[in-house]
Order: sequence, then structure tokens, then C-alpha cells
Amino acid sequence: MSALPASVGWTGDAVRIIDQRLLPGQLSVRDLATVDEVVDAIATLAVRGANVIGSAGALGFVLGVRAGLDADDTAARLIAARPTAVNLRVAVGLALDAYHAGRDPLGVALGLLTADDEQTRRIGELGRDELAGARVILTHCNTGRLATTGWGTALGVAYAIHESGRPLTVLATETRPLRQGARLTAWELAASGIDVELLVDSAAAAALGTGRVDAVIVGADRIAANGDTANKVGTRSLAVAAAREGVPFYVAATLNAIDPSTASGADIEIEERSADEVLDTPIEGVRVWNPAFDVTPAELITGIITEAGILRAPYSDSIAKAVQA
Ligand SMILES: CSC[C@@H](O)[C@@H](O)C(=O)COP(=O)(O)O
Repeated sequence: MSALPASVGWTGDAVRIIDQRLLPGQLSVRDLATVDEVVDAIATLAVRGANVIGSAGALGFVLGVRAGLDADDTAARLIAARPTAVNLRVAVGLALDAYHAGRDPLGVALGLLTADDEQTRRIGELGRDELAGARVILTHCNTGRLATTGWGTALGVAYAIHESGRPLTVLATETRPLRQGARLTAWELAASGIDVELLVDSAAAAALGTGRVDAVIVGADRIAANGDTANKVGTRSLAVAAAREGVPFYVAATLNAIDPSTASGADIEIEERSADEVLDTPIEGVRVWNPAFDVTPAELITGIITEAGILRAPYSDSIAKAVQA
């Protein structure tokens, strides 16, 4: 896995990404030289995962202002590329603020990459200690090295457990319709020597019912002020099933996934994507609902593992304290 190139980086005049649409068959590194290319890469999930789209967005902003484009318009276009993950808005907003304050936005963007590495390592360590007895964890979508510029959030916990020498099996859900679990998580973990078992999304409740899963850990695209959490569609079903079986359900996320200005999950904008991700051949008379994310109510979440500690219910209090600190 050390051979894996950075999920996102800066070449000096372009944003370098791994085209995640082509994985695992093809490891293709692409240099994006214009804002249009960055917006397209984010919107089409060539680059994806809340933390990485934040970093890519901030670097894309640098391309825009260097090309003489209007700063506010560039920021708005990047932020609109994907509406649910608040990390994108936060990261581009920081670069925009730096630009308006006469500072170099590139310094801000590069700082985000380093901070994400440090923060996700801390999340991994805290999660490893919290889940001291866990041997089998179940996760959804991809929250690892491809989705961050570090270890990953939920998968950061898996990497930290593995690094400590404890035996670990990760059950990875396929994650329909774009199969981030099958294409990215399973590939990434196997390449790191972590025991991984893939299951289709609809088998997850059955897996939880067997009693072999010690904990569910997922990432987050946006955490509201009351702890309600938006993450890849299917997360809510996992939380419901975990509650039914008495399996702890954790969210792991950097603090920049918390949006204190969003009061509850009902206020989170959920991205809806095109029908052709679900239906290969359109069928006359059939509509498709393809939300990319869903919201897990805070009451189903055992803890939110952040770089600043593990937040617990009542989340309105623990979240307010964490974002003020
Ligand atoms: C650290 S990544 C956290 C989330 O962004 C992740 O769980 C997720 O839902 C990603 O969705 P995606 O649509 O693949 O960008």
C-alpha cells in the first residue's frame, strides 16, 4: 500500500488525483489544470470522499485565482459540485478567506492536506483504544487512504488496530450503486494486508444478526449540531440493524465534517444523482430515486470519533463544546 500514490496533491501547476472511477482495475493518476476539470472530477466522483474533495476543492480554487478568474465565483462553482459534504464548503471557504485577506490560498490548501493526515491518525488511535475488544468490524463506502490525505476516518481505525498487531477482520459492504466498498475499500484494505470480507449491501443486516460483528464504523459527510449524520446512502439501514442487534454503531470524522449551522439532519441537503447510475438501460415509465446519502438519527449513534476526542450523547452539548474548543 505504500506504493499507493497520494489521493490528492499539488504538482506546482495542477491538482494531481487518482481517478477513483477506474479502480481497482486501473491505477491512473491525472493532473487537473483548470477549475472546470476539478469541478468535473468532483462531480463525477473521479475524486471523492468528503475529506479529499475538500482538499481538491481548495487546490482547485488556487488554479482559479491563478488563472485570473473571479474568486467568489470560482469558490461557488467548486462548492456546488457536491452539496452534501460540508468539508468541501469549509475547505474552499478557508482558501477564499485567505485570498480576500491577501494571504496565499495555496498555503491554506496544502496545510489542509497535512492536517488531514494528522487528524485521521489521531482518529485511528482513539478508535483503536475505544474498540479494544473488537475483532470484526463492519464498514460502509470508502473512508480510507483514498478518501482522505491520511489513514482515513472509519478505515483509519482499522489501520490503527492492524498496526497495533491485533487480529482484525473488516466486513466491507459493496455500497451500491457506485460500489465504493467493493472497488475501493476491499482493494485498499487487501493491499494493506488487512483481512477483508465483502458483502452486498442487502446482506449487512443478516451479518449483524449472526452476532459476529463487534462494531459498525462509518464516516460522515455532514454532522448536524444535534448529531444527526449524513453519510453514504445505506448507512441509516446499518444503524437501524445495529441497534436491533445491540451492536455499537460509531461515526468517525474529522471535526470539519461538523456543521454547527445545520440544526438537524432534516436541514442537510442530500445530493440526488442521475438515474443511469442505477439503471443501465432506461425503462419507459420507471422513475429512479438515487440519493447519494442518507441521514442517521443521532439516537442511533454510540459515539462520534473525532481528532478532538470521542463525542457522546447528548450530542448537542458535546458537539457545541468540540467546535468551540
Ligand atoms: C472520509 S470519507 C467520509 C464520507 O465522505 C464517506 O463515508 C462517503 O460517504 C463518501 O461518499 P462518496 O459519494 O463516495 O464521496
